[in-house]
Amino acid sequence: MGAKIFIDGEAGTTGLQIRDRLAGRSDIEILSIPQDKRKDIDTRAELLNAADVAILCLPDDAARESVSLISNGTTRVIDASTAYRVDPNWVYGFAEMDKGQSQAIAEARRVSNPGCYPQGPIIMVRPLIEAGLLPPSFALTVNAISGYSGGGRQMIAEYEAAGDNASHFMPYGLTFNHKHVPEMTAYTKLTGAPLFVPSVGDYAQGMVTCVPLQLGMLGTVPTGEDVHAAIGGHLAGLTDSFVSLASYEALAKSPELDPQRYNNTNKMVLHVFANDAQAQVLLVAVYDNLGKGASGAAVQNLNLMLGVDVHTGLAD
Ligand SMILES: NC(=O)C1=CN([C@@H]2O[C@H](COP(=O)(O)OP(=O)(O)OC[C@H]3O[C@@H](n4cnc5c(N)ncnc54)[C@H](OP(=O)(O)O)[C@@H]3O)[C@@H](O)[C@H]2O)C=CC1
Ligand SMILES: CC(=O)N[C@@H](CCC(=O)OP(=O)(O)O)C(=O)O
Repeated sequence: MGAKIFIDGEAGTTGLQIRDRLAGRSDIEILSIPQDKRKDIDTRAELLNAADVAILCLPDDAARESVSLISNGTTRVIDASTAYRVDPNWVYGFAEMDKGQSQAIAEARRVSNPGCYPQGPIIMVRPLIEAGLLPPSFALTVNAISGYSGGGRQMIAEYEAAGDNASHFMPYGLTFNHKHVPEMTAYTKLTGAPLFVPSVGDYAQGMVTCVPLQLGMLGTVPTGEDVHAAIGGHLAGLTDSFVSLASYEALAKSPELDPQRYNNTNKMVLHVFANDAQAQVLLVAVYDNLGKGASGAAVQNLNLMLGVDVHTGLAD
């Protein structure tokens, strides 16, 4: 018998994607909930407690409720929501964030799957702060675009209904307290919140996160190559990483930054661009908000927790 997996919220955008990725795996038995019982608390409680691993693909409040329904002391949890991402009792499920993170995830009973937007900024900025190239107090900005599937079933329905009338590019979160800011701040190791401007585009899936760095005010100004080397050094220390770094692109003209480029994979590709004379660097991460940003990361975490090859079930 395979490990018993219950996906609470299996009919939603992230839940369906995880189901697809796990289909056909002989090491896993999916505990499925009848459609008419998917919000029934007793049926959910029964399946949550019967599972070896429960993957929660629910709004935050429902995810908290699911966790409270687990009474057996054995069911392990991967939560895709924002509910526990900066909770010290949970392990942050971004394996490439740190050398020891895969091991911490493999051993954890409670894993919070990372937010889609924060993953790019975290993996690009954290190594710079750790290397002393940026101070933790740096006034960071993050600009990003996501496909509309990032907004779940409701936003998908809205964009599909709008057709040609849908907005092509829409910045949002303009009070700058988007739900991803706490985890972005904590895991980049910044002391203050970055100014985060997300936007949604008129396409379904895929994202680009950009971190522009104005470095002129620093006492010691790192070059673009210094920045590239620090990020590359961090990635080189990882095993089983799905994140790669493109070659250094000073003053580049036409790189491959299409947000849809890595759709349906678990890949993330990082780029560093620079103009050293102006002390300016731009960090860019390209990945799939539904892949590495959500369901891919969840399956990566599940594989680590089950002790199977981390690439199993992932198109990388
Ligand atoms: N889409 C994305 O790119 C990403 C999403 N996430 C996170 O993953 C989680 C799921 O998001 P997503 O899949 O996009 O959202 P969806 O809205 O597509 O899916 C959520 C699912 O949960 C169901 N649901 C809601 N309340 C309950 C409940 N009380 N009991 C059982 N089921 C319930 C919904 O049913 P119904 O529709 O009938 O209400 C729906 O099927 C969220 O926390 C989201 O923030 C994380 C990273 C990226
Ligand atoms: C385009 C869009 O609306 N994106 C979502 C983020 C995706 C998401 O649901 O993120 P987490 O569950 O990982 O926090 C938003 O900004 O709320």
